[in-house]
Amino acid sequence: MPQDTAPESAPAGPFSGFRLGKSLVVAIDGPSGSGKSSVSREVARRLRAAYLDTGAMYRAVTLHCVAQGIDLEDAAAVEAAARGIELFISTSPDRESVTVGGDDVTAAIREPEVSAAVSAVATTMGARAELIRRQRALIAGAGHRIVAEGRDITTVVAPDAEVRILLTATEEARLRRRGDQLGGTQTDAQLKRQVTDRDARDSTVVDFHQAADGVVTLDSSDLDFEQTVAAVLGIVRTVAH
Ligand SMILES: Nc1ncnc2c1ncn2[C@@H]1O[C@H](COP(=O)(O)OP(=O)(O)OP(=O)(O)O)[C@@H](O)[C@H]1O
Ligand SMILES: Nc1ccn([C@H]2C[C@H](O)[C@@H](COP(=O)(O)O)O2)c(=O)n1
Repeated sequence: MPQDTAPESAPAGPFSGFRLGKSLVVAIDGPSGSGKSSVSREVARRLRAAYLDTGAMYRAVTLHCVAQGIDLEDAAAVEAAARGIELFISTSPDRESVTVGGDDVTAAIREPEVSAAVSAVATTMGARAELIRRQRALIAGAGHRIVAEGRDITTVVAPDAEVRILLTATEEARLRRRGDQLGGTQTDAQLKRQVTDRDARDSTVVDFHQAADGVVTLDSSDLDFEQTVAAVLGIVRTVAH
């Protein structure tokens, strides 16, 4: 699977001790709106590491199924779609790009219709197995120097990661953040469907509310974005050195 990774020429940051050779997989899980994607991308930049948004892969399979007229409740068909999909995802933290069959779906996978449907794919175990296999290959392809985030990275995809973090925030904070992110366009009921209800369905197949043994919990409810990035980098410094 093709990919593009963090440029060799990125400026040196405060983590040059991690720079070369040594494996540094930072696995970050958490519920919707906890800040996984935005925080992980920025942490990857500062570590000069690659970045993998595994949720984007579930979204791409969902969009593909809908476009192909595949019934999302037909587990065998969804699994076959996940196995057959020609999926490319950029692992550069500076370039957000997802293509399916060569078509750019970077924006389309963020549409509300995909957010509403994606749990059907995420709860299809055969599709999960295939995407987990691809995620492990992407992590290896990035030279095991990567920040990977999702729901099961600390427990299933990369349980041996050097750093494993569960990024949490109260439901109130997560709903507020998602509302702000969407420019105040969503009603309370719409936000609840996109955050709380989706988490409830997703958590029937994977636990991203309780930290597994050895996973560090970071509660960002009372932290702003920059403080959360700094806290993650502090955990990396403590755990991986
Ligand atoms: N500590 C923070 N304080 C305030 N806002 C934050 C914080 N962390 C992230 N945000 C903002 O909250 C919004 C949601 O963050 P993000 O999309 O990264 O969450 P997520 O956990 O990846 O959600 P999902 O799993 O649903 O994709 C973004 O606008 C982000 O900038
Ligand atoms: N490792 C993962 C990543 C994501 N999912 C599911 C859960 C979400 O409903 C969906 C989209 O993720 P998001 O872009 O909102 O982070 O994919 C999962 O089950 N496991």
